[in-house]
Amino acid sequence: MELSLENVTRRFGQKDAVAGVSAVLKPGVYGLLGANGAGKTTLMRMVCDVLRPTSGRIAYNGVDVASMGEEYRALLGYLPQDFGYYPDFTAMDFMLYMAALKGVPRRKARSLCADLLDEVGLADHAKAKIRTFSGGMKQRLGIAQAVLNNPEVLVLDEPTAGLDPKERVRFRNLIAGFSQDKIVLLSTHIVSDVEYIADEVLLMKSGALIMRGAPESVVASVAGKVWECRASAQKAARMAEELCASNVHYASDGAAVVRVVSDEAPTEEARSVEPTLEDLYLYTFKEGR
Ligand SMILES: Nc1ncnc2c1ncn2[C@@H]1O[C@H](COP(=O)(O)OP(=O)(O)OP(=O)(O)O)[C@@H](O)[C@H]1O
Repeated sequence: MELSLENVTRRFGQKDAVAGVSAVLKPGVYGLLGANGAGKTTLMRMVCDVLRPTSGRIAYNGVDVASMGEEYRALLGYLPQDFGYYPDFTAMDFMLYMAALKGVPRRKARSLCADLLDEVGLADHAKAKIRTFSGGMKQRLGIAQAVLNNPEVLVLDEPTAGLDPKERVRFRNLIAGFSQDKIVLLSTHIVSDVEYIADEVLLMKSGALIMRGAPESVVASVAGKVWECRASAQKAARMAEELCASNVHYASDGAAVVRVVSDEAPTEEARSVEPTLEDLYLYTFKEGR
């Protein structure tokens, strides 16, 4: 099972939203991380064959997905960013409707939908209208519909947007459970989501894939560049303005402790600390700040 992105480019007007992205994805969870407008949604729409590349191609097991049609859709699960939920449908009606669209045989559909609603923790809400659901419940329903056809490729565009921390954890566990032997590509702005569930991070900037690797190995690229130093409140505010500061907190004695990502030590007393994915993210996107 292999999805290969071969020099994939998508141009809108004069601008390349996605510019020459190449990557081979095997089963695993891939976290696509990037700032607003980096091209994540455009790339995912091409992976799902709802948008065609201007040049380059996306191939599944060596075959261009654009030529696979229904065959590709049958092995694909997609949760788009702006998923329409039909507020007056109940969760079960919605699942049955999606099952029909995906060609699940009627005799199997009801029990399959009930099982999936149970797996995403919505069994007790199967008969409730979607308009009564919280954001997290809708996202769980979105996952349930995306895995109806037991897809080999599962694409989730910002699945954790708008979720509270508890729902986010629940959602992460759900993805981990569904990701066995699947290629899962999910995009997010939330660095910690990727850190917890992704086997690999794909970092996207201005349409290009600029870094790829296991969270710990991409984080290692800023090793020796993350510092903590104590400063007065006034100096801390200045450092936060002028430097790439990833955090400021106040110690019990009232002094500020500033966390800075920089090639050089920001002060003589600064001590080098263990980097995190958030430090790497801030360092990578610092010009845009
Ligand atoms: N249909 C379109 N027509 C014109 N420009 C588009 C279209 N879709 C996307 N773009 C542009 O392409 C660039 C990348 O957009 P995209 O939505 O892929 O980024 P993103 O990383 O998903 O951002 P976000 O996190 O905000 O969703 C943006 O500059 C966007 O304005």
